Amino acid sequence: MTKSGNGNPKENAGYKAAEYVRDGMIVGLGTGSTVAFTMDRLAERIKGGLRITGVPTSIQTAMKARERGIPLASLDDVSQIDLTIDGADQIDPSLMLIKGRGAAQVRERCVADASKRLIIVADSSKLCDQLSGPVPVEVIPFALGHVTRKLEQMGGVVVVRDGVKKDGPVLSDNGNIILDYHSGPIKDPQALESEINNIPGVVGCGIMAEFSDIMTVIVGENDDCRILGIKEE
Ligand SMILES: O=C(CO)[C@H](O)[C@H](O)COP(=O)(O)O
Repeated sequence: MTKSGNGNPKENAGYKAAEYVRDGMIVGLGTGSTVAFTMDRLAERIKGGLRITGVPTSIQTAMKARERGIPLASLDDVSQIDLTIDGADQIDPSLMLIKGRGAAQVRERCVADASKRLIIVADSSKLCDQLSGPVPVEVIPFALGHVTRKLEQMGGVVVVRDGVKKDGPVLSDNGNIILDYHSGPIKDPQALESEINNIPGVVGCGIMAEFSDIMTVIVGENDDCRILGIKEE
């Protein structure tokens, strides 16, 4: 456990992750409210002389980074990312994840895949014994009906995600539709990830089962953080 103690688990996790960022690093910037705390801390450190380049995983994160004065590059501009800090919606004991409540899982996967190391920041409500979904699935609009039928044939329930601030479906930053696939408890996350991602018309789902070997999870509690996975800084 590491003491920080401000009573906000997401803030504790987000702030702790910023300590792993070193001068000169290219840093993948994930999406969500927990990573926003990391960006707050990075902005403070940049004012104190830290030099980094951020690679944002969403338009929302790019906007937040610019507001905070964090220099940015696109994924096209970098050959490798030193460290990515991102959030998650569910984390199982083998550090397999479900991501994508922010509809950013496709870009998040690209940035994670380009990274030497991945830090996941979350509060303890995200830890679970078994992943259970819903699994966000980004689908090209042309294939909406096809993908929906395929997922239903796999036995789950498909819900087109509605916009909170707009009428109609949520569109991802890539202009695609987001479905939430309610699968129930997921016995084999890797198998389900492959099965969903192999449906023609699917751009990417939110199960991320393949990053545990480069991953550290920082779990924020009220007064401290727990570190799971790779420990060295
Ligand atoms: O996967 C994500 C966005 O696509 C987020 O990282 C995830 O939803 C966690 O968000 P928060 O930190 O706000 O709980």
